[in-house]
Amino acid sequence: MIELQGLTKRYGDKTAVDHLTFTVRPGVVTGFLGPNGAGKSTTMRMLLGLDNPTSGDVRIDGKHYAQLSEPLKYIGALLDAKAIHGGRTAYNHLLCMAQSNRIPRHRVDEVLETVGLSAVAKKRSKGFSLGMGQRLGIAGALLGDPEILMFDEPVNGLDPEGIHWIRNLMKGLAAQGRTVFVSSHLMSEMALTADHLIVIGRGRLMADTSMSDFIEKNSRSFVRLRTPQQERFKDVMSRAGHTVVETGDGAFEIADSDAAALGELAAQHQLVLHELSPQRASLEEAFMQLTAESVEYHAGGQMGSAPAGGPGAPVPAGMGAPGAPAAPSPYGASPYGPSPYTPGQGAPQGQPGWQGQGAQGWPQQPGQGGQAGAPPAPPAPPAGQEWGAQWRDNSKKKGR
Ligand SMILES: Nc1ncnc2c1ncn2[C@@H]1O[C@H](COP(=O)(O)OP(=O)(O)OP(=O)(O)O)[C@@H](O)[C@H]1O
Repeated sequence: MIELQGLTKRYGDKTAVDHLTFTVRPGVVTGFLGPNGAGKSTTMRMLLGLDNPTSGDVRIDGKHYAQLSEPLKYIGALLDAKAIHGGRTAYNHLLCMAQSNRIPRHRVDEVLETVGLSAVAKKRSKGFSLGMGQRLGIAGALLGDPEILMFDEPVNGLDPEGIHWIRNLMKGLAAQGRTVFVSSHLMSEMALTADHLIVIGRGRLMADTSMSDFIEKNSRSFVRLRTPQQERFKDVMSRAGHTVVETGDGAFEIADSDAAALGELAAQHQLVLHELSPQRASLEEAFMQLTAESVEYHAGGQMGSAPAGGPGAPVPAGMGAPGAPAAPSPYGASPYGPSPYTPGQGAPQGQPGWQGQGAQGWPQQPGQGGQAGAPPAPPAPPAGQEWGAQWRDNSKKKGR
């Protein structure tokens, strides 16, 4: 169990972590989310004694990290996969770690096998790909067979097979009753992996809740409908007290309604429906809804002002349609404010703004991190590259 009590970290006049109080419990995967610069890495570093809190307290199974005599047996962590001695072989790197914590040598072979690096165990890690380095970092976290595991962006650089593997690994570790605390910007991945979420923004706690509650509380549900009899449909639904919003792609949305009831109402009025689908927003959307106010680092472009990702990009609900929405949305001009995302869909490609950085379906760059100052307005990235990657600063990440 990891317990934080009023944990605070200030760097000069910058408050990176602001009175954080929460508990990470065993038996579930707890996701740690927050926009760039929210304070996730700083929190994790304090947990491992790599940074001292300005005030407050953080304990691992009731003890401070410094009080753990052989810490790798209590907590295994992956903070920065690149923070290793490149001249050492994978085997020797792990052996050094093992010897420093009186972990038997056979564990080195076991964890190399677990992460799939046995064949390159005698190779120097400086020649490793990003994904191999990540696997080596994960091997180090597993070495002491600890009850608590903490991973900062563990899927960075992993291929789809590797992502699938780490997902199952984390779930398996939690199922064994261990405490698993993981940060990631990949919302789609987090949605598949985490059971519980801790969300922070500008160093402060914003949510400490189950995944399902988080999505339910921070997003809306609605029914999407499509009909060839549009005018009569709007008339019938409005008379029945429903607020109909045109999506811009020929469909309609009705919020907080039951799909079956809407279908029956349509049938009573002999309306033909080509689509009737209940929708629930994604984790990504719920996250953006909650943290919109606390996003610290914006790209130069205005959210929503850029083209929505080129051909094939989803058309945002209530936006882009010739003709205004049939009714005002509770979220403003679009049901999702300035976010150009269609409910339930991933981030459109080519979208500037932090929200796009590492969002669903976007590859993360190595060692990505927050930045100490406001970024310059970024130039357009080459096709296929991630927006924002070019101005990230990893210098503050110390790793282990
Ligand atoms: N050593 C440091 N000196 C000064 N400021 C720092 C230092 N480390 C972090 N910060 C600042 O503290 C804030 C929190 O940074 P942190 O890296 O913890 O955020 P994060 O949530 O991990 O971000 P990201 O998702 O981008 O990795 C940022 O504003 C960052 O610039």
